[in-house]
Amino acid sequence: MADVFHLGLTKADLEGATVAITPGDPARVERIAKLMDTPKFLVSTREFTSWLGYVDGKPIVVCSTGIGGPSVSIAVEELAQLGVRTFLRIGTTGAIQPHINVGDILVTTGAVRLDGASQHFAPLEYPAVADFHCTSTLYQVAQQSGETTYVGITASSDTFYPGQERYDTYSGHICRRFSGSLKEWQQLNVMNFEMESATLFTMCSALGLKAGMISAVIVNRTQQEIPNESTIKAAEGKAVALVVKAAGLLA
Ligand SMILES: O=P(O)(O)O[C@H]1O[C@H](CO)[C@@H](O)[C@H]1O
Ligand SMILES: O=c1cc[nH]c(=O)[nH]1
Repeated sequence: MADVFHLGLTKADLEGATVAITPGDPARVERIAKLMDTPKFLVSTREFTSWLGYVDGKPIVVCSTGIGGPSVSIAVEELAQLGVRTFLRIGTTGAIQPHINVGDILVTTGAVRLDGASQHFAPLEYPAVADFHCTSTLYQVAQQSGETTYVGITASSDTFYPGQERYDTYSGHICRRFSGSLKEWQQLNVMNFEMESATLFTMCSALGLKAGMISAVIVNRTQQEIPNESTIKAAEGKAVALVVKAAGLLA
């Protein structure tokens, strides 16, 4: 019987892992785990797919969070109940600065809280910041890999379409709150959009847990809206390899 409500995991399944790699996409979990030693499938339920692997003899759990803050908050809470203290998110992302290219790597230091779930952990005045040690480790492995890497702020939105000011939609309508927001984030030196870091960082800081995020740029919003499959796979592959290295160093 599982020890937690949603993930279908027991404490024993984690074999003492204190570090988790948390991609959004369940399909990314096996790809990550297979870069580690003795990868083992644990369980798949709803958006949460979990595998366990070892790096330098240290257990690392890989668990997908699904899309958005609410499901991240469930995954983090339940993994923490099972003994995890450090969370490394590896995501795909849309760059909004013209100089950031598809295939580049981003390490996020802090998130603009365009989500709702983070407010269930701390008021809006509270910053959504990554853990310094996680961030510096992610940056170090990215730098050493030779990949073009940027470090900075991410806008983290509950919605993929209006919250990221996309007009290629069914209605083409954006409410006033988000109309012009992409340009404003650009001017404020925000690097990119994604959908989980605001909840992840706020909740982890508030609960005394550690979190970091690395992402792979799959689209540049100043140039295009729809990425192609091979671009996604290639960009994702780079970030996946980097997060496994960082997890090994942090475990
Ligand atoms: O690739 P993942 O980790 O899912 O991350 C990004 O991709 C999803 C949207 O397509 C959102 O979850 C966003 O944060
Ligand atoms: O533009 C993008 C690409 C991936 N994920 C997002 O949330 N936004």
